[in-house]
Amino acid sequence: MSKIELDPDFSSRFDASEESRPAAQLYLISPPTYDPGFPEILKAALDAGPVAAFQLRLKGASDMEIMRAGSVIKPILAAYDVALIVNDRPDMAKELEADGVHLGQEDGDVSEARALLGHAVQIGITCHDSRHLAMQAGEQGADYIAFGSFYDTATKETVHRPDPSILGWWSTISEIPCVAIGGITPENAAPLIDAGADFLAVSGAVWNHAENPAACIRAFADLLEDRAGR
Ligand SMILES: Cc1ncc(COP(=O)(O)OP(=O)(O)O)c(N)n1
Ligand SMILES: Cc1ncsc1CCOP(=O)(O)O
Ligand SMILES: [Mg+2]
Repeated sequence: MSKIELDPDFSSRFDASEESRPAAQLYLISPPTYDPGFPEILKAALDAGPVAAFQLRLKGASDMEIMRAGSVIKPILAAYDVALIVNDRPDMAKELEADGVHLGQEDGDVSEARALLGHAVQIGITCHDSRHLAMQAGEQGADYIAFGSFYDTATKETVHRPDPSILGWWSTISEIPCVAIGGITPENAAPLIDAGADFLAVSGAVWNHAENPAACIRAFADLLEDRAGR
């Protein structure tokens, strides 16, 4: 099963002092609404470059719409070995047999989600700009933690604006992968990668791209390759 995790040997060979963390990867967030033409757009995007995970985030959609969208995109993601993460809803993650669920601070209890989903399913937690929330999420058993919003974004109203150094801090104290989110584009992502982000979570830059989503995925792929190993 696909997972949003650093490679399977990561924990055993991670040594913060040796700066041996694997290269950052792309974590795609869905467009805010689901269009019947989306599967073809998604395939073209996934053809353009590597994507580690895809989050189904359809705020305002009905449960049935989310379940239908999840059922359609699940086999596509599986064919590209991309993890399916469901936003907000552990129950739907279970129903869809997704690879993970993303929970915000108001989205319910991590231990309840873990009890429902078990340990094979990844649980990601929003930690905004807070070291305290990140440590708490780690103690609660999060599989990844997310910091943001690093930049202005039209996708979500945000109040927190972390400094990229929080990514480096987290990387030195924890083996749990960290995700950077919020207004990230191929043009502004380099400082986040260099600071220690394991994943870049991106929506608007890809789906609102002036040419096409695939071109933006390609631009991220080039950037991530360029920054790898620095
Ligand atoms: C990877 C990732 N990070 C943060 C969020 C935001 O989650 P949340 O704070 O619950 O806000 P909504 O996305 O539910 O509006 C996320 N979804 N994914
Ligand atoms: C869901 C979320 N949480 C913090 S910022 C954000 C929006 C991410 O989308 P974009 O890449 O378009 O800024
Ligand atoms: Mg949420």
